[in-house]
Amino acid sequence: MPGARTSAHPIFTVQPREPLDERRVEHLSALAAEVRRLNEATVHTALPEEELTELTAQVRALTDRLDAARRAFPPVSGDGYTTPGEGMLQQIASPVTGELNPIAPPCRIEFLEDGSVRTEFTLNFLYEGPPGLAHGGVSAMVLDQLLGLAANNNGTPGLTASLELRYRRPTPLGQRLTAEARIDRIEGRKAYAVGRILNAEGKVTIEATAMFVMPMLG
Ligand SMILES: CCCCCCCCCCCCCCCC(=O)SCCNC(=O)CCNC(=O)[C@H](O)C(C)(C)COP(=O)(O)OP(=O)(O)OC[C@H]1O[C@@H](n2cnc3c(N)ncnc32)[C@H](O)[C@@H]1OP(=O)(O)O
Repeated sequence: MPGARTSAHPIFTVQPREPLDERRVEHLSALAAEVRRLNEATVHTALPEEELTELTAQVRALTDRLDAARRAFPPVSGDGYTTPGEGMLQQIASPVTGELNPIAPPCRIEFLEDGSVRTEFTLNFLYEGPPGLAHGGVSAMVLDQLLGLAANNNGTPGLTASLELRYRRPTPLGQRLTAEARIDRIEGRKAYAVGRILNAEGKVTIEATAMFVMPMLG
């Protein structure tokens, strides 16, 4: 990595993660998809209290069962962290893109030939900020991830050092959104990326710029 730091005091430690095969990823993704539905149903349910008490006990029992065989860290798919940055692409438990993470929308990323990245996704009421609209912090999380992936896709991965957002229009819930990002320029260890979110009419709701710095690895 050009300009990579080599002095002492690492600030980023790569933890060993267990790689899962495709079949297991499929099974866990199916489970996460159901938990995602459960999360949404929990917010929207109008069931009577007696039923909620019974369901709470059932969910507790399910969680205890899953937790009985617990990994110390979330797994990855494929080869894990064999290459700094590249391994992150296989973060199947990411809160933005992770099929295994029930809090991820999840955003499925397209890596385009020109090096840019793109995703189409929909946010439901679990991500509400102002009534009926997406939470600005959730949009920021999606953009942080997407711009970070653009940096990574460019071969210049890094941690977010700065992220600036301009909220131009409200971002609606329940409609297809598009987010896109690309690298603007590289300066040594610093990768500058730009991106945006568009509503279903193709109008920009949020513009983003970010700077990623390749950390020192421990
Ligand atoms: C294994 C590879 C990694 C990960 C590969 C990921 C790949 C897969 C992507 C998935 C997508 C994930 C996307 C979400 C990504 C997060 O969520 S990251 C989490 C949020 N960010 C953080 O927690 C970062 C916390 N900050 C830090 O750890 C450190 O401050 C940093 C950013 C690593 C920089 O520390 P450092 O290496 O000691 O940098 P330092 O020598 O002080 O500065 C280097 C240069 O950057 C400049 N700089 C540093 N910080 C700033 C700043 N805030 N503003 C402006 N300039 C700055 C300095 O002025 C300096 O410039 P030059 O003098 O070289 O011109």
